[in-house]
Amino acid sequence: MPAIENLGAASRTSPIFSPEEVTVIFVLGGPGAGKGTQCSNLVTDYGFEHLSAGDLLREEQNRPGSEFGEMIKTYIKEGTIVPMEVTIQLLENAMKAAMEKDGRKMFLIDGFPRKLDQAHAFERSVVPSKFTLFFDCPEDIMEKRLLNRGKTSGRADDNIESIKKRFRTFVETSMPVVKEFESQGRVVKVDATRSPEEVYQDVKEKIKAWGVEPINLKFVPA
Ligand SMILES: Nc1ncnc2c1ncn2[C@@H]1O[C@H](COP(=O)(O)OP(=O)(O)OP(=O)(O)O)[C@@H](O)[C@H]1O
Ligand SMILES: O=c1ccn([C@@H]2O[C@H](COP(=O)(O)O)[C@@H](O)[C@H]2O)c(=O)[nH]1
Repeated sequence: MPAIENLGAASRTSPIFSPEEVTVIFVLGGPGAGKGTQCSNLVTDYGFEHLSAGDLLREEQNRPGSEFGEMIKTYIKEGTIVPMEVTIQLLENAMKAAMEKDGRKMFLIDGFPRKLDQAHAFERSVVPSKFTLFFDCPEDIMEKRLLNRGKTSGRADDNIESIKKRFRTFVETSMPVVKEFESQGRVVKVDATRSPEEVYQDVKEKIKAWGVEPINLKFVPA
C-alpha cells in the first residue's frame, strides 16, 4: 500500500472520478454487524475490490515511519473517528492502486463514511456513491460477535471498554450518515441478525434491484 504523500484529496472541490466510470458502494453498519464478512462474499461473486477504511487505517498505523501512526492508534482505541483528510487520502490511494494493478473500478468501501462531513467530502472530491448497503443489527448481538472475535483478532478495540465507546460513536456520529442517505433513497437496508448465509441471500436479492449482478465465472467450453 502506498504511503500518504499528501493530504490534498479531501479538499478538492470536484470529484476525481466519474460515477459512470467508477462504482462505489458504501458499506455501513454498527461495529460487528458483519460488514467485512459480507464484503468477502461480494468480492468472490461480483468482482468488487473491497476497501475497509479500518484496515487501511490500521495498515497506516503500523507502517514504519508513518507520521500518523500514533494519532490513528489513539483514535481507534477510543473508538472515535480519525480526521477525514487521512482516511480519504488512504481510500483514494487504494482506489488508484487497485485500478492500476488490475483495472478494477468497482469498490465496496467498508466502514466509511462514519461522519456526515466525511460523506460530503468523499462524494465531492472522489466520486459520488451508487448507494449504501446498511447492515442493521442490535447492540447486544454485535457485542457478542465482537467479544467472540476478540478472542483471536488481536484488535486493540475488540474489548468491552472500546466496544461501548464504538457503539456510542456509531449512534451519535455515524447513524446520521445512514439517515441522510436514507432520506435521499440511497440506502439498501439488510437485517443482519440472521446467519451469514441468510444475510448474504438477502443482500444479493436487494442489490439486484440496483442493477448489481454477479460476474459469471463459469467456464463455458467452446
Ligand atoms: N451473520 C452473522 N452471524 C454470526 N456471526 C457473524 C455474522 N456475520 C459476521 N459474524 C461474525 O461476527 C464477527 C464480526 O463480523 P465482521 O468482522 O464481519 O463485522 P464488521 O461489521 O466488519 O465489524 P467491524 O466494524 O468491527 O470491523 C466476526 O467474528 C464474524 O465471523
Ligand atoms: O472511516 C473510518 C473507519 C474507521 N475508523 C477508525 O477505525 C476503527 C475501526 O474501524 P472498523 O471499521 O471497525 O475496522 C473505528 O472505531 C475508528 O476508530 C475511522 O476513524 N474512520
